[in-house]
Amino acid sequence: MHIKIGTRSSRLALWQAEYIQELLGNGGVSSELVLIETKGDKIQDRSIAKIGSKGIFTQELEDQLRAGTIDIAVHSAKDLQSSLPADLGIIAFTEREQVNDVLVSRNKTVSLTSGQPFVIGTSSTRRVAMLKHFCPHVTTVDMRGNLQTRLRKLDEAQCDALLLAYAGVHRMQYDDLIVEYLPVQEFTPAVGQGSVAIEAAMSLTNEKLQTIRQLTNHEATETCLKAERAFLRRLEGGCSIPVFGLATWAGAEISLTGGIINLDGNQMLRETFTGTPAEAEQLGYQLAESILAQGGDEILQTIREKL
Ligand SMILES: NCc1[nH]cc(CCC(=O)O)c1CC(=O)O
Repeated sequence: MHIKIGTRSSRLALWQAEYIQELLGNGGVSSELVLIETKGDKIQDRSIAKIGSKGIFTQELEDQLRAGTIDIAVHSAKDLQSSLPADLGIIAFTEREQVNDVLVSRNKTVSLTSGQPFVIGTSSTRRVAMLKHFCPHVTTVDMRGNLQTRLRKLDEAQCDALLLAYAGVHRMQYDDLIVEYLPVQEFTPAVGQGSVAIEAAMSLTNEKLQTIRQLTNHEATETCLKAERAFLRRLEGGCSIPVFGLATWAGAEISLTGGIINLDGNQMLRETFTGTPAEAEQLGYQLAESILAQGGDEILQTIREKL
């Protein structure tokens, strides 16, 4: 068996694709990488929230899945739309890395808890809104681009620090630049953060599908992400909406915490639901209904008008 793996060509995307290649190789399955450029890679000068169209990092990969020129496409789970077209599906989620966000800086004295004002580069609406909520003394500047581009902007002093997912920073081996680990109880991460997702077309042979799943899928992560993604799907939130969600599996129970925050950061709704792993998706829908009923629907509507 030989698998063609479609991937974007940023360093993080390549790390993820090579990780999948390694997991397949451990099971004796050979594979090759097919590098694919997406609209999101071409447009670097506008924020993703402003480009607005869903799937800007996925469309070209999905075209090739359908055409059969690649067997699977590899993505950061958090960058995947919450609902996929009927002829495509996610066939595996890899074991999740530490899920929290981290503050990255060349200046070791920078700290969110110090109360000192400084400037953070980020283009994530969730991070901007949460910083306004928890750390009103810091200011943010919009900063797009891959990790290497952002670090260059940091070095050019366009900001004092970056707020990033630990997973990406660690995978790119920038751990020595981490100056603070943010607690997930406050800065709840984006849905899917830290896991790598494998997407395939329904036309993939069952033999390939089962082999790939067996070698790459992590059941606990998959179950947690089912809960988180059901929550996001019900809110119809793409990656540019400040929705957050994190499920954990402990003992016989799944616990899903999630919510929404408005762009000004002065209204945050967050709640936790627990249930059995078999109820993962239901938990996501229940949480979404509850958040919407508490005023989440109005927050969402206002956000959609502004973006
Ligand atoms: N939106 C970009 C993106 N997609 C995945 C990661 C990090 C790795 C991950 O969470 O899987 C990042 C960078 C970041 O948010 O810091």
